[in-house]
Amino acid sequence: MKNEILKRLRYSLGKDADHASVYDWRMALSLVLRDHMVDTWFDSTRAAYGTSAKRVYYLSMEFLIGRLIEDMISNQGLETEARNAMKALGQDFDTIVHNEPDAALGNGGLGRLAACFMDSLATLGIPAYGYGIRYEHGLFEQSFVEGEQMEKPETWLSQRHAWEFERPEVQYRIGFGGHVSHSEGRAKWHPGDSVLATAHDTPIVGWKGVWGNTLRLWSADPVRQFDLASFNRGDYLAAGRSEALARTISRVLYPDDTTESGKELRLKQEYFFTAASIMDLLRRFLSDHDDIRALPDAVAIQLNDTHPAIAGPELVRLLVDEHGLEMPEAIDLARRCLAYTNHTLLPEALERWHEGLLGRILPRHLEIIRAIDDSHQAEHPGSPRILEHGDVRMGELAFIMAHKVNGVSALHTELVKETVFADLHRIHPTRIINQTNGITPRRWLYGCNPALRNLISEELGESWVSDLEQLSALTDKRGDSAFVADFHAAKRVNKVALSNWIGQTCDVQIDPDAMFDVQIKRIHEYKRQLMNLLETIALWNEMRDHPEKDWTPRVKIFGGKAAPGYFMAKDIIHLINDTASVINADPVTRDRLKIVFPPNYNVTMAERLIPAADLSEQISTAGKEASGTGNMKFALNGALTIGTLDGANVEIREHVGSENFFLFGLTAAEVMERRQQPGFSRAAIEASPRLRRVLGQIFEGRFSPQDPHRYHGLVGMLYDHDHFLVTCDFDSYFDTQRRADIAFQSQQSWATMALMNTASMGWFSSDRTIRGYARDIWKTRPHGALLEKSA
Ligand SMILES: [N-]=[N+]=N[C@]1([C@H](N)O)O[C@H](CO)[C@@H](O)[C@H](O)[C@H]1O
Repeated sequence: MKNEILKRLRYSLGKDADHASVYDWRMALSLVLRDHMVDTWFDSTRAAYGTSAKRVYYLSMEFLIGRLIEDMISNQGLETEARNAMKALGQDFDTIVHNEPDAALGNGGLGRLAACFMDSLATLGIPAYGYGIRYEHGLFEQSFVEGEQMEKPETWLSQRHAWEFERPEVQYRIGFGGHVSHSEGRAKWHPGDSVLATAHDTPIVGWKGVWGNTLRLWSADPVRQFDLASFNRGDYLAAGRSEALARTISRVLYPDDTTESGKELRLKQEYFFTAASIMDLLRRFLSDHDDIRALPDAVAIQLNDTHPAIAGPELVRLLVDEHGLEMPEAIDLARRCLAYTNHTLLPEALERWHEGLLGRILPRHLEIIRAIDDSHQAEHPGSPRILEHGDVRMGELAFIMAHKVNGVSALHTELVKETVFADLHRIHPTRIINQTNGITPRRWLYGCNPALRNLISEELGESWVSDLEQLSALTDKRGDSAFVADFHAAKRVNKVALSNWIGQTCDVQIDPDAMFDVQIKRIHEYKRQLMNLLETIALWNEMRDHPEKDWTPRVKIFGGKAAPGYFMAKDIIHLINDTASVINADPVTRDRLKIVFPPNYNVTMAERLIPAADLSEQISTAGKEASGTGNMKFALNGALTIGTLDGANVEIREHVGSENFFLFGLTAAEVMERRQQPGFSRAAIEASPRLRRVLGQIFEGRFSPQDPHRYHGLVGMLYDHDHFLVTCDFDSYFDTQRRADIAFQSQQSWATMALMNTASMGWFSSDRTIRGYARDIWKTRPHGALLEKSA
């Protein structure tokens, strides 16, 4: 591999070893790794074509990939070789690997789930394509100025992206606007404007490099590059106008997590990638099929939330307007290909487009949506409509055009049946099923936690990496004090590494033997970072009131971005940083309590923080977090969860055992009930002197002396609009944290509980999740070629 790298350095980077930069070495190594996987990728693609295998198409506006270099190394079993080669070339392997920028093409859980799914689809050898947008700028870069979040454009493409192959020959013209003509019962759309969608392919090779799938991301390019006439007239802006307008479509990811943007450009982005993807999969199907009616046997299309829900009308449009099918048959055929995953119950996240806007941008699609709505109404009179009060409801459209709809955790799926789609569920009682989320163990244990993976592999061998439920064998080690001590030691290795990193990047000194209490996720009121902070201030008060007590030292680690327009979330970030600067400077509690909030939380930072965590904060208001996936990553890496009965926390607690989980708080049903009680938050605050004291301190500006009124709004919200019941769960949360304090003081029993978490998390592998989708929704299975290979 050493010589391969030198060859690539010379002929692809045009550099020799003496003049090579870290970037050059990283690119040379990456191109060599890419060379290694192209054959598998080609073989898999050929095998799938050769047998007309059924293909899965995963349509997602987000793929939160992070860095790919470690995946490309470990999935091909090339780590030792790569490390030795870089060493022989006098380069530090970790420095080279860390030079790759994150591909931050997503906001949070939904985007990361799509990335984990791609790894599992390839590892299981299920022929599949991921379809999305090649955003020029991913999720914004976060920095803090005086504790406030600042956003800068993210620039992952300012450098060459090592893993993709541009496909200029794979290009589709995507129309917008215009009008529809009707003659002899046939309709024809005449777009007023159009852009080109160009494919960029990234090979996704699975564990042990036995199968390769494709992630195809579309970039928007102008139909007409450059307007020479305007240029010659000196109107340079006009000359580049069409190009700029076209590129705007794939320019940047909308930074809203679980909130719809409602912006016209966002609708264009959704239609742009969905239409290109549907045209592309139809071309592939027609390349080895003559009868369009066989489509559902060869194609399974999964909609990752409602963002690609226009896929239904787009497929019907092509089947009717270009393939001549009658509307009813086209609707039925499309439905048999489509399935939809719902990821949230939050009303503000359910996409609704104004009929006027959608009709102007997509006039033919609005006609088809009306036809779909009318045909469903005709079949089920009185059923919910897609078109309502001048809005096109994308959830209803996705539901009605799907043969299967799934929630992402058992509790969430039940709530989907009881709330957002209750009426449609009554009409289609077998359509909604559950597929509890999962995470890839390749990245989220094998890759990010070498200390723990080595300990596990010494014990079990390596087959657990693609069969994670083998971890359950470790439950037998809970009585083995030597093994439990080794398990604890592995955690400590990660905590020391993180302490050093935090010392360097945040200039905060932390004690690796303190409890590392971590809450990392998007900042959102329902995730209740605020309650965590209120508990931290209450603990600080008690430590100051009773310094004589034997307090368990804690480090509170926060990480997460707020959507730029989400002011309450930005206030919460500001308050966390303001509180940190006061508490971290307090000589009384300095060695017992620290708050750390590293800026710009992303996938790579999660891989650094999760292996070092002792306590995982999963404290959302019950009924609000559809699943969560961070919760799974923490438990798999031996952190104990403090959490509510929400989302996948419920199933995690069932698997790890209630004795290995710190449960607190109201249930989803109790939340609904408490909300009906007028003044419930004031009552809760009155009943809690501890909470009242903390709110008083914040209100008086104890943490913002330079701007005492800064948090009047926030405290006022808790008194009168505590929609997420922070006040009602505070005391039980505080008491449960004190239980965790006591538990942590017994190192051996804490390590045993942590071991039981790791050992019991096998079911939460995204391999299990994908097997569920393949069995219950896509009706597909690993490709025969793989079965022959693994036989
Ligand atoms: N959008 N959305 N939904 C989410 C996350 N915010 O991305 O999807 C994630 C993936 O399904 C869930 O784990 C999480 O609970 C849910 O809120």
